[in-house]
Amino acid sequence: MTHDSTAPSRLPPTTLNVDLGERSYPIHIGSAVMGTAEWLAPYLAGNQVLVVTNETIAPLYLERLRLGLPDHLEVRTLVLPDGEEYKTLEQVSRIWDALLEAGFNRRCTLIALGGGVIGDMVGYAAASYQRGVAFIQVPTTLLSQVDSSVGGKTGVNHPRGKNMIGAFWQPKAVLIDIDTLITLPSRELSAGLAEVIKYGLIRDSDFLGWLEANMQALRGLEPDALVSAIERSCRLKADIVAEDETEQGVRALLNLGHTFGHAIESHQGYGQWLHGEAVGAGMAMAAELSHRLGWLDDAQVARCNALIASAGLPLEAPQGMEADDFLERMRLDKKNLDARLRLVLLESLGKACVFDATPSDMLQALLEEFPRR
Ligand SMILES: NC(=O)c1ccc[n+]([C@@H]2O[C@H](COP(=O)([O-])OP(=O)(O)OC[C@H]3O[C@@H](n4cnc5c(N)ncnc54)[C@H](O)[C@@H]3O)[C@@H](O)[C@H]2O)c1
Ligand SMILES: O=C(O)C(=O)C[C@@H](O)[C@H](O)[C@H](O)COP(=O)(O)O
Ligand SMILES: [Zn+2]
Repeated sequence: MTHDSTAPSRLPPTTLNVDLGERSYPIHIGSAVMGTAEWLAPYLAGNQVLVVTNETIAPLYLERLRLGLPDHLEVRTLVLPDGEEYKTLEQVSRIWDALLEAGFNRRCTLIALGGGVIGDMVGYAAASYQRGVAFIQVPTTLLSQVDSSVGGKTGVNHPRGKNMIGAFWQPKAVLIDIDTLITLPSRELSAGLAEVIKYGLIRDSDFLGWLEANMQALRGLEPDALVSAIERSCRLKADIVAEDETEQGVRALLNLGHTFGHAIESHQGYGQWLHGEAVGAGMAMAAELSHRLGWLDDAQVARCNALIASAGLPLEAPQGMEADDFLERMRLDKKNLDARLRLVLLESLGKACVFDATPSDMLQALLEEFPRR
């Protein structure tokens, strides 16, 4: 990954690059970038554009986005219902329908305007429409700005498991406008902070220290803190994706907390626990298991938990979710090899590894004993 901006401030936007050979793409990060043509137009494949968003985001940002699309384009919009429970093939099918009704061809471009739910579905629709068309990510939640818009994991949920249907399909560009975070509910901001903390825990102990010092600034939406956290997160993710695009190795580390977290999300019913909340609790569970293995000491677990809690995230699993409920769902996790259950754990704060947790009395005990709320 290269960093091509020398600008110390938000203007002009900072640009990072995801280095993937001929599928490389830029991540533009800044303030007031959404409504200007220079940040969108270069990445359009042709004249046909479908903007997909949801009913919450449309009234807030659709018009602003359209200002960045030149007049000569044929622009259609599709507004989907809002919620994780709508991250389904049925909604992706509505995107395919809209493309076909408009008569769009292989040179069309899809624009995902929204959080990770919209981004994942639009990416999958783009991956599969006429065997693959261009798409651009315009993420509007912190979570989607630091994680889901980058790296090309696209797809939908299945009632039995998160993101079980999908494809790797990279966007042509990612356009991050931090101004959108002003309207984001604080619970959603906290959910995004879970993925930010994740990067520090898996790969960057300096960043962990920075997060401890700046958590209140981030929760207070201070622009400089936000830009720093988004840039650092995107840089860490872009490096990992460039190294291992399809998760044959190191990319699995981005799943810290997710084996537990995905189990919580699907068990509780999609949308009950936000993805970031489930990942927050899942990272606390991973830290506790790492402690039981003798890898983290008491002080390190306390530090990890304090950071998760300071972001406004839970440190407990859901009340009524039993060990067997976890195991039933964790057995379907995509990282597993044959019947072997693989978890991302922490060797230290800032260094993660993939651990073969089968068979494990220790895992069973953790799932039984971990606090519930
Ligand atoms: N593809 C990946 O690599 C990847 C990475 C992480 C998470 N994900 C997926 O992303 C999803 C979670 O994404 P999310 O946290 O962005 O949730 P989300 O897309 O559901 O958005 C959260 C809520 O915020 C609203 N919203 C979005 N932008 C807003 C704004 N600027 N102002 C006000 N409201 C706004 C949305 O309408 C929604 O109600 C999950 O499905 C998760 O599995 C994917
Ligand atoms: O990009 C990745 O790789 C990640 O694992 C990022 C995660 O934060 C994200 O939630 C992803 O969707 C999880 O992927 P999955 O393959 O475990 O479904
Ligand atoms: Zn995630």
